[in-house]
Amino acid sequence: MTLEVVAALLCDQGRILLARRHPNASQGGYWEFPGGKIDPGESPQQALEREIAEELSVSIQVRHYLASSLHHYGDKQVNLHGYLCHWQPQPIQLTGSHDQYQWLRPEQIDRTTLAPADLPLLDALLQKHRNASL
Ligand SMILES: Nc1nc2c([nH]c(=O)n2[C@H]2C[C@H](O)[C@@H](COP(=O)(O)OP(=O)(O)OP(=O)(O)O)O2)c(=O)[nH]1
Repeated sequence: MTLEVVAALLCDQGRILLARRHPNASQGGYWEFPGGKIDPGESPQQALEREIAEELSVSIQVRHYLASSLHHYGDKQVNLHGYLCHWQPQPIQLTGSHDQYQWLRPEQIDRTTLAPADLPLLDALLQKHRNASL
């Protein structure tokens, strides 16, 4: 089984939003770029706007595709698609999928507690930042 999943790399003043998956969820306890599964008939952008509204109670604008990552978790395979997103700062309210969130500069993100499927997305982001500062 392959799940098609979208993730938001939500940027605000050089920092990226990370959310920690609820302990009872699959991959519970890992930090991730929030998002979720694409429903039938949805575009990746629609799925991302819906998931972020459901999970964090905020509205975002999906900007650019960043990268994808295909990862095997044993019981399933996740095809994770990362998009750079913007927002107008709004209060975040976690609705149950996550138990914490934090804003970090990309180089501060702890690779050991990040969901393994997200590592290629983090690397693409770090590469983009390095190129931008050349
Ligand atoms: N939303 C999101 N999910 C991720 C990321 N990295 C990663 O491995 N995943 C995995 C966790 C889940 O197995 C799946 C996304 O499903 P979901 O967020 O809708 O969560 P879920 O609990 O309903 O998923 P599941 O138990 O049915 O697999 O992708 C990420 O950065 N964002």
